[in-house]
Amino acid sequence: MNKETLIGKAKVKDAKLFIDGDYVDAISGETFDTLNPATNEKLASVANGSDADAKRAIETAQRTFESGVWSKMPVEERSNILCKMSDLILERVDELALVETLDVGKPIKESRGFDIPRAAQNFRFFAEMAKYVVHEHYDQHHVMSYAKYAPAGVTSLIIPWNLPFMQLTWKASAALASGNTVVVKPASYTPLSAVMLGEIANEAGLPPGVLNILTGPGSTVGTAMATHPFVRRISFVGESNTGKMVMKNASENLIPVSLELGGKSANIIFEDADLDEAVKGSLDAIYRNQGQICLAGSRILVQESIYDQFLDKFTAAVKKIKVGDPTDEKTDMGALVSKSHLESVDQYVQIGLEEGAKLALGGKRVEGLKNGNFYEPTVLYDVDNKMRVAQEEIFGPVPVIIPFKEEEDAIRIANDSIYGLAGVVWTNDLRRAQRVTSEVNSGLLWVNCWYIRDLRTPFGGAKASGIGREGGRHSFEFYTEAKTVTMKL
Ligand SMILES: NC(=O)c1ccc[n+]([C@@H]2O[C@H](COP(=O)([O-])OP(=O)(O)OC[C@H]3O[C@@H](n4cnc5c(N)ncnc54)[C@H](O)[C@@H]3O)[C@@H](O)[C@H]2O)c1
Ligand SMILES: O=C/C=C/C=C(\O)C(=O)O
Repeated sequence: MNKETLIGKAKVKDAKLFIDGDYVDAISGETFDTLNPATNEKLASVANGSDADAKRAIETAQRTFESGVWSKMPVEERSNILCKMSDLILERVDELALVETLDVGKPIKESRGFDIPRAAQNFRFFAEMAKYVVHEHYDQHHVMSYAKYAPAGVTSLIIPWNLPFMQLTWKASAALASGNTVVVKPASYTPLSAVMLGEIANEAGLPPGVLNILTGPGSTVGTAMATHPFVRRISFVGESNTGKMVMKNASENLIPVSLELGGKSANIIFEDADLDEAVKGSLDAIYRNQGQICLAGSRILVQESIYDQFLDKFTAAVKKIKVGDPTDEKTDMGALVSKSHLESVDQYVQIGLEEGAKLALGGKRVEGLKNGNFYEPTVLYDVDNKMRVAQEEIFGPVPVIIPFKEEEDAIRIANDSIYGLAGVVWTNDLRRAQRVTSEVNSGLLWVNCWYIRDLRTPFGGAKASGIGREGGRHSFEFYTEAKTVTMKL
């Protein structure tokens, strides 16, 4: 059993590795601490896995895969177990939400209202869909061909710290529903909710060895997960530079990769938009989760004719954001994930000011909350898209507001980025919405809304924002190996 400590209302457990259905220490016996971003106090000890632990988990996953206990289980049975995992996540929503909030620093209303319910939805969605995956079948004269989608094998999943449980389950549910065995690594800042998935798996009856959870450094554990010859698929979410390293490592054994990487998405507001709706949506798109969302609308492009009006309304709305204790139901914005990330966000604001951007609000730590990593919701305006603050991912509550004249200027600015993850268009002109979404080179585009998800749709980014798409049938395509059988009759 993992040692428990009571923090607030949450029983926070020391986190061990979860291998072959058991919680175990790292082979070295070493641990590291995970901190509460709101206080920088220790939350729990976490097993510090190494490449030897990764090898052990991957070999377990391989042995389990070969045994057929999961990969050959009838799909209905597999689906039932994954649905049970979904139910158990919902049963434990309060506990999981509190642990996520304590470990990430995010407001409890987000963890309870979005992250954990969405994790349950991930499991139910892929469990149900697995039963309806279409296997192709073609007939010619006296020749029949069909394609089977077989589980690929051991699947490595490497997850970042910003939406830990939601993203882990987004990948794990699809990989498991495809019949694979899984080795997953959460980020070292936020390992606690991931480790709890082991208990849920055992309670739901997932056979031991099907899901294995590793904690430890990306440089060793992550590298082993990308290079071990038993691994047949890697899905990675994180920074673009780490993604490049994962791809390079995976190329050693030609392991297919799915990469969901960084973003600097344009949130474009046209003069014909419903301005109040655009202000509300833009606010959510940059301050939710303290701005630590890959899909954030971090470049706000505003048509010149409504620029001043938008700025007034937007800053007035930002002033109302309540920053504070993430466990308080009324909090809108919590703490950034770490002290070093807080320093990086602050440094970007200073860089922006040196580059000539203007500060409307924020730009400093929150007075009176200096034990935690709290940063004021900030607004940089009169920004030029060439500035570093417009080109680089700040990953914090710092939008840059950029004026534009005509539609083609907005499109040019939106595309002048190494990234291509998302884009948001606020307009009441249907034809304009069509034109702009066609021209902006991003994997995901929202019109008059942001981050509404349909799990059947392809999800992923263009350019430096990633490779491949997951979601619906795209996930099943990635996590399976297509086999074509041609039969002469
Ligand atoms: N496109 C998307 O869907 C998406 C979603 C969420 C986050 N992100 C991006 O993630 C970033 C923030 O997360 P982060 O700081 O945790 O990212 P990160 O790249 O630092 O780390 C991500 C994960 O990779 C591991 N890792 C580190 N080095 C590794 C290596 N050499 N080999 C294998 N794994 C390694 C880390 O331990 C962690 O688990 C932002 O850039 C954000 O945009 C993208
Ligand atoms: O921060 C990045 C958000 C990723 C979101 C998803 O993976 C999703 O909604 O499925």
